[in-house]
Amino acid sequence: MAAGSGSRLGAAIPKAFVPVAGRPMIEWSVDALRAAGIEEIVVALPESGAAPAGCLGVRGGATRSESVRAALDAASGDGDVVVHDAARPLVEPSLFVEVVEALSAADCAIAAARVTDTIKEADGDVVVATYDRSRLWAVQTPQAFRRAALEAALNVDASVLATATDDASLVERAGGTVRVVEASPANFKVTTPHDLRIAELLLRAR
Ligand SMILES: Nc1ccn([C@@H]2O[C@H](COP(=O)(O)OP(=O)(O)OP(=O)(O)O)[C@@H](O)[C@H]2O)c(=O)n1
Ligand SMILES: C[C@](O)(CO)[C@H](O)COP(=O)(O)O
Repeated sequence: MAAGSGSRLGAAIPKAFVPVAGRPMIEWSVDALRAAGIEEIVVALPESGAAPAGCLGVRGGATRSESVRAALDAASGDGDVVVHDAARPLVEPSLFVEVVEALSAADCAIAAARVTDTIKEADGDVVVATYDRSRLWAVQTPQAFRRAALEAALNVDASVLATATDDASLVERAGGTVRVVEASPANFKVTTPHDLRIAELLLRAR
């Protein structure tokens, strides 16, 4: 998924094409997908971007779910599908393999890191709940799906799709089984300028 503008990053070009450690951000994820042996790579693109060599590019949509739908429609075959954010350039190839393997007992398997902060819910600035973090996960991509499960999950009202911040939540909503694969917090999403500085340092150190 590379079709987002990156409004929170605030760069002059779409986030997936912002240089990180000397290369467009998306190239790091494409390398990892190839190293993991993923057979076909479809990239949901913004208006102004081109797909990396060897990848099929499709125009993404205004929302994440629309971009996923466009890429899925362009992907051939009926095999398992992995969705990944171009905004996670630190992903390790082994994580793609792990989420696909976890599909043997699920409709969907998601990478996620254990929550290390205490998480509270507030109404305005008044705390109304404190959660048991031993049961909480900070969700990432890659997320692997049985193709039919993702297709069915995306076949819902546009208003539901517009508010889904990840694709696995649509499978949950449809009653499918979603399994967690523990991942490193190093697979963070580049969202802010601070994230970009950290990604730059870590990728240059590789
Ligand atoms: N319509 C969209 C929105 C997001 N994405 C992709 O989904 C990933 C995660 O989204 P996020 O980090 O929120 O990216 P942006 O939407 O670009 O960021 P922002 O919300 O700050 O504008 C990114 O790789 C982004 O390119 C996409 O393909 N299509
Ligand atoms: C799918 C995702 O990467 C899981 O963490 C994330 O929700 C997508 O990014 P956004 O910032 O919510 O658009």
